[in-house]
Amino acid sequence: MTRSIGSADLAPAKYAFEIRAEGLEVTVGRRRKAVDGMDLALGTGVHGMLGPNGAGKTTLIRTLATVLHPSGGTLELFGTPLRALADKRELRRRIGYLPQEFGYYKRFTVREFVEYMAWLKEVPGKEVPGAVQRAVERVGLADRADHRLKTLSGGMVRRAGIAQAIVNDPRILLLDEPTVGLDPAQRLRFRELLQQLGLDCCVVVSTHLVEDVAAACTDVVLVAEGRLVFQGSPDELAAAGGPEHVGDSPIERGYSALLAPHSGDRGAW
Ligand SMILES: Nc1ncnc2c1ncn2[C@@H]1O[C@H](COP(=O)(O)OP(=O)(O)OP(=O)(O)O)[C@@H](O)[C@H]1O
Repeated sequence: MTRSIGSADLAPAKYAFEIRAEGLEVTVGRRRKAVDGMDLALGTGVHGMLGPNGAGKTTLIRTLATVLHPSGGTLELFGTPLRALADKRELRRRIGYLPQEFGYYKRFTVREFVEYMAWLKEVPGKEVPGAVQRAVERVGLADRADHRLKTLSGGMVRRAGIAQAIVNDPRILLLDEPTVGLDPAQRLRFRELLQQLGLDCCVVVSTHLVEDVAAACTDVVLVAEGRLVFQGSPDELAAAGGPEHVGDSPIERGYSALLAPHSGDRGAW
């Protein structure tokens, strides 16, 4: 893979972790703390974020993408503390983000869509065609690059979404439920892509698919009630469970064991 070199790459890295949060709080709606005292330190690698519905995963990812602003605690991206009035443009150039639901013009072709996002990310003009072609190839859409998005399947549109998230060669890549709508073969390809990306990027993937985490992640981040419950390798997560815990695989049993104290009154669901 070729990567364009910018001033940020040449500057000495003064940070140990691309993402670091202490006591992070994010308020949504009127007063709901969807993230409520989160401590997090994430460096290069693939971090799989797991947690039950409503745990705060999307809110956290939107905050890391600088879309939402923290209401308490501290958040550092690339060693830079995020402040309310800070210019976020420089940070956003180095971040890739695939939201759970993303908007696009259906009449755009895949190439036009990814080009447009490259332009928003301020990729230098002369680098755009090559960057777009690489991103589209990496998600296996080269033969559809000039097809309009409205003619593609849901899984292909999601792959176009992944292409726009990586077009600027981000150093932090945030993917919210990226495998929704992908068929089993595409999911296997996607896991390989994640592993490649994680070699020189801090990738955070929110998912409900425990098997994706086991297969493609170097690190698991388990979130419940807006807080970090566990961080460790997939093997360490698996080791937390036993035969008495619910699940079809060791890693699912580990997940159930660690979440049991946080299951509240959700009952059978
Ligand atoms: N704009 C909002 N207004 C009010 N409450 C919100 C808002 N956004 C999120 N919430 C609440 O905050 C909590 C965390 O939501 P979030 O979407 O971050 O969870 P999640 O872990 O991504 O869930 P899921 O796995 O279902 O996608 C939930 O209880 C949700 O209802």
